[in-house]
Amino acid sequence: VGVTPLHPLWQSPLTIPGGTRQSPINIQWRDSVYDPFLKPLKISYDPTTCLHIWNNGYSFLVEFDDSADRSIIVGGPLENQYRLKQFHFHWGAINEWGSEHTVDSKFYPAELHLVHWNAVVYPTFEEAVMEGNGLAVIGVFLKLGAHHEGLQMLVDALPAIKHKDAVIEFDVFDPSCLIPSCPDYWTYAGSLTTPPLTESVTWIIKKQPIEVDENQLEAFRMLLFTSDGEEEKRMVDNFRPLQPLMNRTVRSSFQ
Ligand SMILES: NS(=O)(=O)c1ccc2oc(=S)[nH]c2c1
Ligand SMILES: [Zn+2]
Repeated sequence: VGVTPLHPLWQSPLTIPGGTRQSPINIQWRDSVYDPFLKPLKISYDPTTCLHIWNNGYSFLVEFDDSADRSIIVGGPLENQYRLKQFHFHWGAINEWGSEHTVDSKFYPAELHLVHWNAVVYPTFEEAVMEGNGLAVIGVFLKLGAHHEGLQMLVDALPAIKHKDAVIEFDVFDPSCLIPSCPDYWTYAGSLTTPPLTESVTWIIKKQPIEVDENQLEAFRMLLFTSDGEEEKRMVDNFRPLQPLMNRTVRSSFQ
């Protein structure tokens, strides 16, 4: 048996020993199974729950006040409603790759993750992270194309959070402007794609990408993994390698 490779970014194994539902995965369109019982996903975000935007040394995150059910998703494959906690992105050094999930082995230049937790069943996000039905993450692919007005508000804030641990206040932002209008999605049982890599995520991957322009992708790439004063390392290629599908089926909400 080979030695589990260590990924330079996290100094932790790439796959969880004994992991059976790791993320990300390749979504083979023809192998996904249409499930007519999947409901439409209902998204209701309150833009005033937006708190701040910060560089956590791996991505940049926009965090929300999740102390009440003010920004939630319900329906889709979910048994309960889930509260929005944060959203963040993964991207590449060049446009040929950057997303975490792939569709028919195609990479997109970036991928948005909107992270929600099951506050109906669990008292805190930290506890939900450890439970099989604890989290629901909406994945949205970004493709190179037209300028994205809604994204530009985030892009304008990035120079202020260039370094690890930089944070600025972000008063009002409605993340639904980043979610494509087409209701179609794939869903499967998976994990966090960064440590602790726990198998607690119901993934909801939107079929339709959003379009962003080259300048907006370049703005992501000017962020740094490193703190102010350290030798600069550009924040790029912050995506986990694909993980084995193992005994899982990807369901689609569309035929
Ligand atoms: N990249 S991701 O799987 O969406 C994701 C979402 C939430 C997380 O919280 C911790 S801690 N690590 C996380 C990774
Ligand atoms: Zn992510």
